[in-house]
Amino acid sequence: MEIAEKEESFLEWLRTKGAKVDLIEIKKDPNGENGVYAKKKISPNEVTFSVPQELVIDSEISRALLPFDSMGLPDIVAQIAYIVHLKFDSDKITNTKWLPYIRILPEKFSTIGFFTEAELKLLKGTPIEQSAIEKISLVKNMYNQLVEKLKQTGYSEKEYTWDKFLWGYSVYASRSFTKRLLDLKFDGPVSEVLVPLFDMVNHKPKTKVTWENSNNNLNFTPGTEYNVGEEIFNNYGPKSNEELLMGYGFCIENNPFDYLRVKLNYEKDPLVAEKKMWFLNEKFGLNKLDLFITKLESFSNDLIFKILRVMVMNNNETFLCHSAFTDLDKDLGFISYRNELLMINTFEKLLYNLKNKIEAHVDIPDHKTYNVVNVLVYREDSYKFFVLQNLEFNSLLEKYNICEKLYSGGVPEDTKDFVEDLSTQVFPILAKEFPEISRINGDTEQRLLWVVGIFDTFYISDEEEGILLA
Ligand SMILES: C[S@@+](CC[C@H](N)C(=O)[O-])C[C@H]1O[C@@H](n2cnc3c(N)ncnc32)[C@H](O)[C@@H]1O
Repeated sequence: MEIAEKEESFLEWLRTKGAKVDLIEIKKDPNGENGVYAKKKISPNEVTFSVPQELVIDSEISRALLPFDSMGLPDIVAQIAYIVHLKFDSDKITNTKWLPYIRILPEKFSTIGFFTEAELKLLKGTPIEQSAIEKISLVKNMYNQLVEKLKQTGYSEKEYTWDKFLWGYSVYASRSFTKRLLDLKFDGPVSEVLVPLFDMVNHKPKTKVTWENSNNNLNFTPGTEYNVGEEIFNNYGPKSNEELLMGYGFCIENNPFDYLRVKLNYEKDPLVAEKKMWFLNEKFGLNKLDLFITKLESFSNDLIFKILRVMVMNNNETFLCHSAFTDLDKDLGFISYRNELLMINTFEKLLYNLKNKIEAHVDIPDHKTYNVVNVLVYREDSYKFFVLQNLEFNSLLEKYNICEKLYSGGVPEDTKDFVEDLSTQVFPILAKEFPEISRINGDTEQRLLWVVGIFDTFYISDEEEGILLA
């Protein structure tokens, strides 16, 4: 079957099932990717196409129609097995209602699982290097569960080779939607669904689009106007290049949602159990304990600073800040100078490590495949992003220098001079940068006592300093 024929029979199939597809057509771009284009002028907020709910492939359908009993397998493994069954057993099951949909699914993907050795090497030094290994082992683990199940049920393993499973996995990684996005009333566990045609629309960041479920039809309604021949876009969410490359196999130059990911190692911290508990509570709402993100926001408000403040807390500080974690309205801002300085030093070291890694030398192949081009965009953008963040960080450091001097100088012998210096030089600056100082009642001497008290209370030992970034 010719490509154009596949697309036409897919649209025809949708029409006969009651879908509304009169305003659109499917076309291929130079990379061979399908996309949805306006066949007629489309006004903002006009339902551009709709797909009957009965064409959605979810976990219940997958389990019910699989040729073996999938009980005990996670939903997603059963769903991948079913899509593989539809694709590779389709000669035997030409009566499946999804055949035209299966025929139009890509044969190959550009996601990490399909990278060649040379392409994988290009990820060296980037956070994806490790994530790619983890992702592939996660998919292998899913595959092993399936193989085990097939053995138990006596069903032929030949129908489900690793290559076929990887194909099915990539269909879900790059084309599925969470059920709740399509059905806001759905309150079951997180579950993925495949929605023919909806999954043919390419991504453009910040695109306005509405999906709604009305009378058992899923409607796709853009928030902007499209002229005849223009490509219609979907919005996969505020995804960074790292997420796009890992999940979908493409990158966007100057992606507005890019971030740098840093990995913190605090397993050796004696307070790790308590800190983990805090990170998981609503205050941080983190679901992963070791990966943190800096977004393109002002550093000072950034979540990473709050996280780092906790990371570098010592025993006294965790004790004193306990209420900040139980009281969700309290902001986890400044804790102490000791904490603040260590936090900023730790952050500096993290940036430094990251810079060294991003600058690592890689051999760029002469033949620049689609995947190579994507990884190069990812590397280049990570570097640009790093430089930008580093500049912002350096200006922030100036604010902290004053504290550092004060802290490292300790309390001088001649307290009188020191108090004098504090009141004329240091406090006005500190008060501007750290308003909490001015809230301390009393004269300069009392303030001094407070500062000294803080330093003494929160004194950190050399051993403690060495725990982070081990
Ligand atoms: C949900 S599908 C969209 C339809 C797909 N192009 C097709 O041929 O069926 C997602 C895939 O489309 C491609 N894609 C989507 N948006 C893209 C973009 N902005 N740039 C490059 N590729 C994109 C990627 O291959 C991605 O894995």
